[in-house]
Amino acid sequence: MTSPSIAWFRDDLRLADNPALRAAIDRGEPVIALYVFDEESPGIRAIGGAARWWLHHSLASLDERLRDRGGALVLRRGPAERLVRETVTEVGAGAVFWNRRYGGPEREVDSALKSSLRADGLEVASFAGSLLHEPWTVRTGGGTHYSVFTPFWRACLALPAPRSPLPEPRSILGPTHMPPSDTLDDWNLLPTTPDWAEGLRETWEPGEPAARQRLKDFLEHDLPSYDRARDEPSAGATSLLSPHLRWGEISPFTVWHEAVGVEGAGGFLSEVGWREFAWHTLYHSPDLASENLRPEFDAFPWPPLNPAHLDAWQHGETGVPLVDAGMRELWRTGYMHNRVRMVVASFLVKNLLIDWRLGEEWFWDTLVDADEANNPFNWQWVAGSGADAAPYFRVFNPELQAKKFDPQSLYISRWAADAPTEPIVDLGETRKVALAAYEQVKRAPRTGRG
Ligand SMILES: Cc1cc2nc3c(=O)[nH]c(=O)nc-3n(C[C@H](O)[C@H](O)[C@H](O)COP(=O)(O)OP(=O)(O)OC[C@H]3O[C@@H](n4cnc5c(N)ncnc54)[C@H](O)[C@@H]3O)c2cc1C
Repeated sequence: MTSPSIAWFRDDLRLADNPALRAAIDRGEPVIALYVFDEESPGIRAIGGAARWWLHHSLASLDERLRDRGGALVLRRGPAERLVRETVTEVGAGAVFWNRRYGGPEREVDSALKSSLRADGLEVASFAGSLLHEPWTVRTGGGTHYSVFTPFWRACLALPAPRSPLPEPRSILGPTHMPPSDTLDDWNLLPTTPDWAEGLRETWEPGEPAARQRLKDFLEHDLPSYDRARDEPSAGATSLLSPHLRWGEISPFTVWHEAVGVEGAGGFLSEVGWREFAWHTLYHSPDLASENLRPEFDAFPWPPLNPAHLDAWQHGETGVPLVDAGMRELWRTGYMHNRVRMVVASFLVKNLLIDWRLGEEWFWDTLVDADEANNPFNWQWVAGSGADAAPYFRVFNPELQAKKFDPQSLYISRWAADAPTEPIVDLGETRKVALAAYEQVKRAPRTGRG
């Protein structure tokens, strides 16, 4: 009588450097690879449209790779705690393994399952697969967590080096009888009426092999110009690894070890460090997407929402060329260059005086790399309410930013050649209004939430 091992896949849709999968294989019993599409557990944030598109293709790729090695993916949709337990019973599993998640609601699901499965006598183990350093291991001298990036990253670099990535399994012992599985099509993750995903299909190839290739190409061709050109949206100098990292198609350990020995990789790796910092911040402040990290920003006097302004911003119709180019790139491809993300976010929050949470929600729905930590963390960074945030008075001027980072208008003419040219607001006037509103924040009590 066998007692299969369940490798529960979550934001780690890969075979290489997947410690949970490795543990399941090493246990020597048949392996059930399980993915649960959970939008029902309390507090879990349903993923956005672009993310659903990515997830569909990434799961299809993972299933194919598992099948090539003798396994297959079992798909279930619903609350994870119930479905994992049901799967355990159905297959008579003796062990469940997973790589850790760091969002608050996810941690609650995982720890409840860990306790109940262990109480039933199962072997259960969780592993570090998504972050280079576990959030509870990076501590200030006083035992607290860091709220400023530079000392945080210095502390990370002083820790023992991240572990080496694990090799990809060559074969997987599947069960004799596969338990029933949903099909991906059952989940309707792809847009149909209308099918707006053409630009995503043109731009991206989800899945682990494409992620590995992207890292290789970046290190070979783009890394030398990264520090110089990473802020120029038309230069193609950044790695474009963010959706692959978001879905765990490649692990940060693999990225780290392949890049760390390459000359000039420090700047790139410190961006990977910002990803760590955002996730550690979420771990310590699970309400990152809804609450200002700095509570004094609760006093910010947001004016009543102007829906026409929000709509113009979302659809790249503001008449401000760099903003419209960015928002159109996002709509078409599910991605926007980092410099432009900062500019469009600053424009929304400080020129249109629209609450950062509405911008965060739009990005959540439209970005293929949208994740629970990086998205709200960066919105709060731009809004001034976040950890180690840009000072509020630093209002990005989209015209000066365009002159500096897109001097030949290559990016603007690619994405916003036919955009309106009359700005919907006066940049100088709205900046003054925003700075005046900020006076109320300055008068509010300053105590940290994070
Ligand atoms: C308002 C706003 C919202 C954002 N939302 C997200 C999001 O939902 N998901 C997301 O992955 N990134 C987000 N970012 C961060 C950043 O814009 C993207 O990670 C980056 O543009 C991805 O491109 P790349 O992979 O070519 O980056 P590279 O420059 O090649 O960087 C390598 C990796 O480092 C990480 N990284 C880079 N910059 C940051 C950063 N500022 N914060 C955290 N991690 C970073 C990413 O994982 C990235 O893939 C946001 C930034 C802003 C200003």
